[in-house]
Amino acid sequence: MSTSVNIIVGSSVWVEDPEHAWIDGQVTKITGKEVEIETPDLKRVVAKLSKVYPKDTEAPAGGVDDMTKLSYLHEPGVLQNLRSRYELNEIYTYTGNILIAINPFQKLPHLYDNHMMDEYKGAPFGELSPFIRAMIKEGKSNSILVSGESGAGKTETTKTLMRYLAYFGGRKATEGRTVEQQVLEEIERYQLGSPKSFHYLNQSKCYELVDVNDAHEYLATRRAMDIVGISKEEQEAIFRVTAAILHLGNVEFTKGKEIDSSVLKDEKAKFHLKMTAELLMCDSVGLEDALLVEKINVSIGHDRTSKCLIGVLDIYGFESFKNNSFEQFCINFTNEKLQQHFNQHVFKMEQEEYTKEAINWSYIEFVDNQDVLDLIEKKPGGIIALLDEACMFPKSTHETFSNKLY
Ligand SMILES: Nc1ncnc2c1ncn2[C@@H]1O[C@H](COP(=O)(O)OP(=O)(O)OP(=O)(O)O)[C@@H](O)[C@H]1O
Repeated sequence: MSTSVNIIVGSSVWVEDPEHAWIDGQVTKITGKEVEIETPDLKRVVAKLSKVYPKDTEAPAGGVDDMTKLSYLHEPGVLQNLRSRYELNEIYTYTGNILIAINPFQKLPHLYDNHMMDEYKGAPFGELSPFIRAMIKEGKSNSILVSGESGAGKTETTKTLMRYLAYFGGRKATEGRTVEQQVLEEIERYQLGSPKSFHYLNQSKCYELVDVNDAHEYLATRRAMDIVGISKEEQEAIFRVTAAILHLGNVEFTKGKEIDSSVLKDEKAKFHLKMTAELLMCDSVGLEDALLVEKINVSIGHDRTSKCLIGVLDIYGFESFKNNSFEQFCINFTNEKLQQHFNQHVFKMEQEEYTKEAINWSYIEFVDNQDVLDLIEKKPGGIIALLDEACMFPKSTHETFSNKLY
């Protein structure tokens, strides 16, 4: 991205830095297409004039809540704004009607409590977010797409969204249905010991997170189940199945006397198998029918006759491992497609808005990933088309295919 602003000696600017991504400084000299910058710690940096970006010295210290309010919408400006807000635990920032969330890696309860939800619920009509306004006024359905890299916080954000939608359109919890007295910790009933003793829980060797109290999370889940109207019996079934899966993970087999046979490894394996069987003493088909989706739809006020709806999509995030499977390739491709959609949507829409309001603007450049998309999806030479073609031939011709690819 760049904005055409005159950079002169004395200008405050941003310049790329291998360690910190961007550092700021003041221009001390311009020679042809090169510029010399002095940073606050008196370091001198030389860069191409085309690679330095103006810094808004009057930007508020705490950042702005909507990036369209920034004087310069370039990468360092955007990152600096997000950083200033993040330092104040302000993890949400608008860019027009897109909301950027930055993973706080810690609980920020004040952001999600009932008081905050009430503030949004009671917001005057004009201040409601655009998608809700369109829904109420024009009867339009809506989709909320939650995207970002793996670990960016999509699932947590989706949970927050669902909690808000449930609060906004949901039912009140039934009186006297708290669970605290019944909980202590059920651990015994399901024969659950420490997480360290369960194969499915001990792989990461991480059993505790700072600021996360598992007992509290468990109670919160139980309470949430109460609120959405999942009965005690159904909750019991859910936890029996969960516990059964944990026990099942500890059932180990070893080679039997007969060829190709196997037997339970030891007494421990027998115990876990017995527990699994005990816990699963229920009609699995009936249980599946009773599980979650239907209950949640009812509780968040899902009305089958409604002409409009809000869809929330939580997708897998972009990741790049040393070796990437075909599945990861598809995930990354989807994320590239979304990035393209985002670019088109944000920049085109913003620029149309500027034109409409007769605001003097300069064209915003952005990294266009169309080449990547073409490489993957273009016909006939794209990777997917080549894969398709290769799949139609017998195995021996696969070598020809890999030659074509590389
Ligand atoms: N709003 C938040 N508040 C507190 N912690 C968060 C928040 N968002 C994310 N986290 C932390 O970051 C971790 C990863 O987040 P999350 O599972 O939502 O990522 P994701 O984008 O869905 O990843 P993936 O694409 O791999 O599924 C969470 O387990 C949690 O510890």
